[in-house]
Amino acid sequence: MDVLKELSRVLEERKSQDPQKSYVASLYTKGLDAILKKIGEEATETVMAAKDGNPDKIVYEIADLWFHCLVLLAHQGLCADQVMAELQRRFGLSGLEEKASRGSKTGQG
Ligand SMILES: N=c1c2ncn([C@@H]3O[C@H](COP(=O)(O)OP(=O)(O)OP(=O)(O)O)[C@@H](O)[C@H]3O)c2ncn1[C@@H]1O[C@H](COP(=O)(O)O)[C@@H](O)[C@H]1O
Repeated sequence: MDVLKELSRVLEERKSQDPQKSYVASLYTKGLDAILKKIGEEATETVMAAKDGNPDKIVYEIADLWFHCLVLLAHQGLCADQVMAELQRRFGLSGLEEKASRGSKTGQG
C-alpha cells in the first residue's frame, strides 16, 4: 500500500468531516495559521530529537512533521505527488550531472 497516497485520500475526505470527530478536520477549521504553527512545533521537536541523538524519537517526530506538511498541502489544494515529482525532477538533474562528471573523467561526453 502506498501510505502517502492513502493518507492523502483520507486528508481530502476530512475536508467534509465534523471537526469534533476528526483531528484533521479540526485543523482545517482552525485554518492556515494553526496548521503552520503545528509544522513549526514539529520541526522544532525534530531538531531537539536529533540534538538528543535519539533515533526512535527522530523517526517519530519526522512522521509528525511530514504528516502536518501533508495536511498543509491538502489545505492549499496541493498533493504529495507534486512534491514527489519535484524531488524526482531534481534527482533526474543530479543523475545527469553525475553521468556528465563520470563521462568527463573517462574522456566520454
Ligand atoms: N498520521 C496522523 C497523525 N500524526 C500525528 N497526528 C496528531 O498530531 C498531533 C501531534 O501533535 P503533538 O505532537 O503536539 O501532540 P499533542 O500535544 O497531542 O497535540 P496538540 O493537542 O498540541 O494538537 C496529535 O494530536 C496526533 O494525534 C496525527 N493525526 C492523524 N493522523 C492520520 O490522519 C488520519 C485522519 O485523522 P483524523 O482526522 O483524526 O481522523 C488518521 O487516520 C491517521 O492516519
